[in-house]
Amino acid sequence: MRTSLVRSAGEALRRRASSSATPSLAPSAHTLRRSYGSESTPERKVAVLGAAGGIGQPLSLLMKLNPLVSRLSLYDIAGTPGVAADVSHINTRAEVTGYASEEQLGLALEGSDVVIIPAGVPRKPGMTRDDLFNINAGIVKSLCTAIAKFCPHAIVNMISNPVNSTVPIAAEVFKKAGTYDEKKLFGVTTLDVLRAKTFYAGKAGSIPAATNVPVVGGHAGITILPLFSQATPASNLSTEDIKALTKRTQDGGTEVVEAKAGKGSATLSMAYAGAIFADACLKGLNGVPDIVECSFVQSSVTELPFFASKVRLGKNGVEEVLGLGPLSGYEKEGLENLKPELRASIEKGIKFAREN
Ligand SMILES: NC(=O)c1ccc[n+]([C@@H]2O[C@H](COP(=O)([O-])OP(=O)(O)OC[C@H]3O[C@@H](n4cnc5c(N)ncnc54)[C@H](O)[C@@H]3O)[C@@H](O)[C@H]2O)c1
Ligand SMILES: O=C(O)C[C@H](O)C(=O)O
Repeated sequence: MRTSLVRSAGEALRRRASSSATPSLAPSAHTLRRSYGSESTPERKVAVLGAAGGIGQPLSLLMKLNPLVSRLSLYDIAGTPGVAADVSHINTRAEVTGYASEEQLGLALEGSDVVIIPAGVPRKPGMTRDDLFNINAGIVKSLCTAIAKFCPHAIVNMISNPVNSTVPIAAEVFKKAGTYDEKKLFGVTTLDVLRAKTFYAGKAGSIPAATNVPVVGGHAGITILPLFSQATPASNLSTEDIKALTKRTQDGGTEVVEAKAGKGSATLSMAYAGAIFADACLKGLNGVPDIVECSFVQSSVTELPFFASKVRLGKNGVEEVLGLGPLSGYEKEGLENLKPELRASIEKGIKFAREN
């Protein structure tokens, strides 16, 4: 069977690696202790579901490079053996295993600390994220049913769109299975944050990597609300500039979909965003203090049951959902305007999960 070939290739590789005199490029334990502040770096299994896709492949690569990962489980319904064999040859800590069929999903998930889900169809020009609902809702539901069964305590990073609905679907599936832990379910909105930082830095003249902009709300159109009034370093951009930056951040996904002209949506920037968010979750699990990222989570920050805002990550997932902080008049207006659409998407997800 193709997957067992991948697994034995991995085992052979490990045997060779342990007997080889080739120096490893992986960071030493000493470096890890220094970098991550804990006594020792714990074993952590990360599973990527949809690992052979446009996001899945570069995300699998980035997770293979992450020294916090000791086991990397790659699952897809098509193309996994090649991706797993390819990634497994990189001489870093994580031991890679590929799983290529639904019967192996349990093995792929068992023992996972973090499960990242980029499985599902992407947009084409002219589509909204909600147009993906009919296909992706079912995919997410079945994957989450398996998570509830095989790794009920894992942290789940939901990338599949429409995130505003797939996260509530996951929550309902977990509730039905009796495994729901609101501290462990995250909609990945990190790409919105990266875009807001990049676009703001371009206009304000700040260093992109040293720029911070919280993005709250949800992950579709006007539900994406960048809070440029809280951007650091601060700048005195005009109201017109702020409006243009807000619109560009909200339309960032569409900008990529149109540029790709039918060949999908953001994959490389999303893989980077997914890797940053997963890394933050792993650091939180490992007890690294003060890990804060924006994410779409169960929330009481507004009257909506799910909402993206800054979240402090810890050993159990969400340690604290942080409030919105002071908003400008323009942001307050944006917040009120996004609520009906976000509520409808959340309710659509809940209804789907309850009825199917
Ligand atoms: N959250 C975000 O910011 C963000 C950003 C970009 C894309 N996305 C979303 O991520 C999803 C994936 O995008 P992509 O560009 O990687 O798409 P893609 O089509 O390139 O890859 C999707 C992969 O999922 C796999 N897949 C389908 N059904 C599966 C199942 N039941 N189990 C396991 N794997 C399955 C496919 O075989 C494929 O390899 C889309 O829904 C897209 O809209 C989200
Ligand atoms: O825009 C999309 O469809 C993909 C993703 O949600 C994005 O923001 O790039």
